[in-house]
Amino acid sequence: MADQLSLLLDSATRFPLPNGLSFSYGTSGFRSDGSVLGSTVHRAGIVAALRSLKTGSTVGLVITASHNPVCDNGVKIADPDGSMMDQSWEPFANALANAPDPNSLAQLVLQFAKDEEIPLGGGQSAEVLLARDTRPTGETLLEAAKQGISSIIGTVAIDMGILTTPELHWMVRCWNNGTKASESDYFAQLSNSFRSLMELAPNDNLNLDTVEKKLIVDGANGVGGFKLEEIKKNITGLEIDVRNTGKEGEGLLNEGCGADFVQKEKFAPCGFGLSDLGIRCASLDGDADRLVFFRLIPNSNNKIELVDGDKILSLFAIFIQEQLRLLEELPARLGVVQTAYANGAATDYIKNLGLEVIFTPTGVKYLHEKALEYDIGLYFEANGHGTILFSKEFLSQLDSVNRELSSKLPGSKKQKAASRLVAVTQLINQAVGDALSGLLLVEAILHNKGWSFQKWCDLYQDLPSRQLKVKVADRTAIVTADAETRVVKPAALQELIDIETAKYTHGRCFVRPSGTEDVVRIYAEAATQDSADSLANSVAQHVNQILGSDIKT
Ligand SMILES: CC(=O)N[C@H]1[C@@H](OP(=O)(O)O)O[C@H](CO)[C@@H](O)[C@@H]1O
Ligand SMILES: [Mg+2]
Repeated sequence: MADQLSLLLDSATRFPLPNGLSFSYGTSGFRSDGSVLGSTVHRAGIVAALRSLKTGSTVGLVITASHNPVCDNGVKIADPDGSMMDQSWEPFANALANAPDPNSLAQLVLQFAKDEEIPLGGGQSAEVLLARDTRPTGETLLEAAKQGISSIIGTVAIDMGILTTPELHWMVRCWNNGTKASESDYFAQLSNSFRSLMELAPNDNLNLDTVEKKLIVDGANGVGGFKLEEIKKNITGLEIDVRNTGKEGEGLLNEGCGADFVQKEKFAPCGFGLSDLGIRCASLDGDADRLVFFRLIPNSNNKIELVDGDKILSLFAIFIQEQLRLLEELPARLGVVQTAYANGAATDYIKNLGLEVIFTPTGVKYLHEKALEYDIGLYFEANGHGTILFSKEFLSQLDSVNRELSSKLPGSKKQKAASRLVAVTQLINQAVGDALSGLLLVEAILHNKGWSFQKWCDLYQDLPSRQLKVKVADRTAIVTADAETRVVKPAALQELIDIETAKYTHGRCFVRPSGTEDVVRIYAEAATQDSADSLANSVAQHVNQILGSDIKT
């Protein structure tokens, strides 16, 4: 243990906590300006190493700040099944990230290892897969992570290179399942299952004019665009034009582009214009775990018609429900998980499909956890982050039903329905929301259904909504309940929100502290855009008055 202690002390001395800063494992890991994150990432490396020792499996660590500006960076840890690190470890991660000096850091580690019965000292080996996005601070931070990992005896760090966040999660999952886990395996799985699903389209769909073959994708000048360039080499039946790939001269990461910009501003990203009118477009975020679709509105100064995560979720739900209806021998409990940011019209639509809808706080770690409770759990945040999870039992039943139908009733409607479901389970990334796998699934489903983009848009009409953010002195002064739909502290704020909301038809409004930015977010929905804007503005004024701040959009 003495060696372990001196190794920790020595390593921690090289990554001192910056003066006056504190860090918190928020909605999606630690995030801050990339230049101050050395100690945090080093310590996240230690947490990952301990997590691997505790679980006896390989875990992941990815360095990214997703949709945030290029100067930001962040770090998050993936559990052995590829999902986000178990939330019960977040308090330890927070304590470690804020330990004031090497000595207290080492003591925290030793005490935690003792409490959690984690075998230190090298008797057991551990493994952490590492990846980063394209941010300039990524390389130095990756080195910090490696040093954190190697300060726990017996732990090996394996650098998987520049990857999308979902690729790393997928690799961790496959690595532990003993299945092929390289990037080329990931590409092959996506393109093979996409091909299978496209080939299962009813024959009369193959030449429909409504199935527009062209798709333009905004890569947010991040990692997703150039990965998609690779995948598209093995894809037929879809013509993909990737823009904002991050190549020299194409612009800055997430600046005026990317899924977050498109979803929140409802404008086309840079690099898109009049010549793209009428063409189906999609936008990824900087680390390619979010996906939205859109189409430019003629004569509107680059305004767009948006198809967000809610509508992607609806499309997936319809398709899965349709296949299951053909397969009465395959009963499945289907559940849909959303957050308060889901448009009210989307929730009504999904409930009208007869599906169970549950709400969780913001952050995929919460949605994912709930979705695991179903045979088939679909979850999406409105911003386009989500996936479909299939339980082990369902997957094995599907496999046997599919085998039986393939031998007894090949080519039948039932057999095709089972094969479509199998292809969906292979195409969707079951570790975490994945923009690239989601994009291909959307395209294959539209093709199977013979649906135009317009038909998809027309599933339901979104209620007008507005999001604002307000910078306050201390955003943690706001405490929420009921999946963040109500403020419990300061109590006066909720009363004011209720009074404002009651003034509008279909009014709905909530506020919550962001887990990734130092702001309070305001969401408002109402029957008209003017009402949604005015509701959001008046609530922002109240937040401003009660907590002291400036309104930002
Ligand atoms: C309104 C909104 O889009 N919030 C996003 C954003 O979290 P905040 O806690 O709202 O900052 O980033 C998270 C991580 O990407 C994502 O899970 C979440 O949905
Ligand atoms: Mg992201």
